[in-house]
Amino acid sequence: MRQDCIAILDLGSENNSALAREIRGLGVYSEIYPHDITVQELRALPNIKGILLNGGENRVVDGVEIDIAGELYGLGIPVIAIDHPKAACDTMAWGDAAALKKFVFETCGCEPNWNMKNFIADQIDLIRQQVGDKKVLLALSGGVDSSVVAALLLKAIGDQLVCVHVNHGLLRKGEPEQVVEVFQKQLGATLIYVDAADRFLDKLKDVADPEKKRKIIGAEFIRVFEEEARKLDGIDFLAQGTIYPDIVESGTKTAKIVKSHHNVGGLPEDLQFALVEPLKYLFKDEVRACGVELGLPADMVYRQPFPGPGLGVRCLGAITRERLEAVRESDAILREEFAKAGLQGKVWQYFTIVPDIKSVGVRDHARSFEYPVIIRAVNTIDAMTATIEHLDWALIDRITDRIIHEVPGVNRVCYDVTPKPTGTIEWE
Ligand SMILES: Nc1ncnc2c1ncn2[C@@H]1O[C@H](COP(=O)(O)OP(=O)(O)OP(=O)(O)O)[C@@H](O)[C@H]1O
Repeated sequence: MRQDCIAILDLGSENNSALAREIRGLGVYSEIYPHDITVQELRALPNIKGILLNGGENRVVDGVEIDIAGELYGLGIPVIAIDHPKAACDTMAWGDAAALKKFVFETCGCEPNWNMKNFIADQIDLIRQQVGDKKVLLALSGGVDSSVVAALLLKAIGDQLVCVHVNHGLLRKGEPEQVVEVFQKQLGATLIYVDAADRFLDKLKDVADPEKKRKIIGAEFIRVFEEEARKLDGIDFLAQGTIYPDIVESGTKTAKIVKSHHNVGGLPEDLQFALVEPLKYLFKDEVRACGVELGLPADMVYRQPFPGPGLGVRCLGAITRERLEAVRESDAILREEFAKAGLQGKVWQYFTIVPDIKSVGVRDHARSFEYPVIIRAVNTIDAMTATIEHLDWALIDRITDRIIHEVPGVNRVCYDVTPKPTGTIEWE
């Protein structure tokens, strides 16, 4: 490990992640540990240069005030406390940037050596140590997390990595093609491309309930992935795009590292693989920076969030091929026009929805009876609440004109002006 590290011990704070990010923002790596970490456990961590006791509102658990093991003060590693009155060390106030900087660089003597080049170099060593000459399987969605994992593993172990990309028919326009182009053609990855679109759409036929749709898509994905995994010989590891927010439970009594239940969970018991999770200490923006450093295309690394069940939850009610194509095509037009208008990367999430209703219209002097397309464009910080983007009317006109002329079966375009609450970001 090439980086110096500041260990944050959680004594009931809700700001552990924010603090870790602040320290990393200074160019120094930082990790969060539970308050009851033992001396042995802490000693086993590489390059710990300082310990920060992060107290907070949840310091009292079941009537007892939690504390760290007293021996931690005597390790010869500098310790400082925030909001922890019992601490037998120096203290600093929450949010005191100057005091934090002083502690990190002057007291602990850290080098600002947290950067993606060092991270990648470290991970390559660690992955090689863990994997040896064995093979690793990765479910590659083309999303940010699994794409960055794929690029990192390719660098570390080359053709010992086997990627499986499942086209379930619910991906955005051009996505499966981009996965094949980037990973197979450009990076030379061993990629198994499974075209399972018919299979998924058959299973989803006539299913209108959103929860049932989600369950069917999730279960079918596991089945397809499992079938592919069983065809392969000698795979010992499964790589996953677990990231730091997946494993740090913020806002609980203590930020205990919880078992990752992310990603391709639900594989049958007899398909037991050891896990390779090289991004599990990165925040999302760091994952993106890592992807850029590894040379992935910007539109893959900065892509907007996309729901697991894909376009399946934007083709409302029972999915038909006709409406699914209308969602896919209108979404592609929306993305293209947003990019041309300079809104890509500025608006948090934007997409189209096609409901299962038709309305009367006129086309070529004759009555038409076709579907509407609904546009949604929202901004949010934490996805708990959202506001709508106030789009320019000229842009709405352009998008509308293209959708009603280029997307078959659509005669009307609406803009969803509902904030969250009361509307969720997705419609299903
Ligand atoms: N179509 C797919 N083909 C292959 N693997 C997939 C596919 N969809 C999802 N996965 C796997 O399941 C994981 C979790 O999917 P989820 O939709 O929750 O995405 P995520 O957590 O945003 O990750 P990513 O950014 O990699 O898509 C992905 O990281 C990937 O490993």
